[in-house]
Amino acid sequence: MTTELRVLDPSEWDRWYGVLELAFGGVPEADEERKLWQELTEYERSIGAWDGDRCVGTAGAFSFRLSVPGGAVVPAAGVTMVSVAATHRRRGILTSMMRRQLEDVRAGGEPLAVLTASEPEIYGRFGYAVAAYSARATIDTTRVRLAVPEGADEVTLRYASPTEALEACEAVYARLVPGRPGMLERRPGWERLALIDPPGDREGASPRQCVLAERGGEVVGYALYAIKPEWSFNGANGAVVLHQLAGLDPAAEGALWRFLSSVDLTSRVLVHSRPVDDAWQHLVSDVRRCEPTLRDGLHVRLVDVGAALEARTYQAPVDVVFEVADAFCPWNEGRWRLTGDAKGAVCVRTEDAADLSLSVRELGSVYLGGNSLASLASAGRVRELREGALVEASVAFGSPVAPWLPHGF
Ligand SMILES: CC(=O)SCCNC(=O)CCNC(=O)[C@H](O)C(C)(C)COP(=O)(O)OP(=O)(O)OC[C@H]1O[C@@H](n2cnc3c(N)ncnc32)[C@H](O)[C@@H]1OP(=O)(O)O
Repeated sequence: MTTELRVLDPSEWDRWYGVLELAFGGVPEADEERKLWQELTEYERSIGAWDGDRCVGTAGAFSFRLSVPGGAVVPAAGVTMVSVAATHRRRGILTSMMRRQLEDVRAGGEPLAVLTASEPEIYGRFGYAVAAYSARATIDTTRVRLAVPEGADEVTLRYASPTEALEACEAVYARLVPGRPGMLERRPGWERLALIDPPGDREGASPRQCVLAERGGEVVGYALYAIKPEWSFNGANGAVVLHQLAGLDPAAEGALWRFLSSVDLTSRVLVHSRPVDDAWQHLVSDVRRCEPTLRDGLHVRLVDVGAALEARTYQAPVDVVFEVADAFCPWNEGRWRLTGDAKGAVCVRTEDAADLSLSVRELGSVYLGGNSLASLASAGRVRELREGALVEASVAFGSPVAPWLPHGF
């Protein structure tokens, strides 16, 4: 069988997207959601695998800008809509699409590729690694008290329709992007993702509701959530389903958490996909009763090791030589000297002896500061060749704020 890879023609989108839908089980998406994805598709960056006149594989990319430690936003290809028809699986079609895509990303000058994985096991072989995690929790508000940060009483809350509040929420979001690695600068059209709320996806919960936090007439935070009413013989047992929460300062965030944890007729807040260092953990009186769990969030692939390592800053001075292995993108292989600090960095090819030996995946793991080189070394995935280099690099690559991807793509 020969399969041809072609750039997607807009007239083929329905067939192309149909392959993806089928690979994910064949349940059609709601019209509003499908339409948004069609509008957001970057055709020139979307690949179809064709067996004759049959589309049998899909892979797309979005032209994102990703926040990195130090506050810069860096061009990153957001890999998306990946699928291979079950009739053609395990014949190397994904591998050929990933190769073509990474070559295109490199040619386009983006130093990074990022994705969220349907199954984390798929992408390691292509050089991706988990760089940011997300947390979920169920806060039992009948047993857990929430502390209130200073200033929360000066924050006023008001309901707003999610559509009307969108612009104000977006302004808050934009201010938060540089402060946390792993966030995506908003591209036109992407703000509408938060408004996609098909009844079929609500699982008995209300349409999305929005509360704005204001101080002195300025919007300083917002929460987007739904209420899932539940009644038993013993009374009300509803849940607050949190979709988004953002605050410009601790008082704004605290006021929103207090609001969500005290909605009448509810007994819990379902927290999905939040940063692992989220403020609620420090506000609750009993974290064990919140059942926190962790999962992989953003996977990162350094497409151009030198440019990627230069694009972020380092929280302590660092001067190390990495010996990098990268079987899938051999242009990255070899020795790189990274010199940098909190102001900037230079990363160039070198013939000097290596201090640390690793693969491009380990660099992806630690790129946003969500994993440590020392921790990877404890699993045998980083080798220290000069004494002291591991601690030096581990400290330098860290981030005071955990990386986090607020939404999928
Ligand atoms: C970013 C995103 O869009 S994530 C969405 C990914 N898509 C899905 O999960 C939809 C359902 N699954 C699929 O469409 C397909 O099974 C895909 C895309 C995951 C894999 O496509 P294939 O063409 O079968 O992959 P391909 O033949 O290139 O496999 C390459 C290697 O990866 C392995 N592999 C592929 N998929 C998986 C998987 N789901 N779990 C574990 N290993 C996998 C193969 O075994 C093979 O290993 P080998 O090189 O050691 O032999």
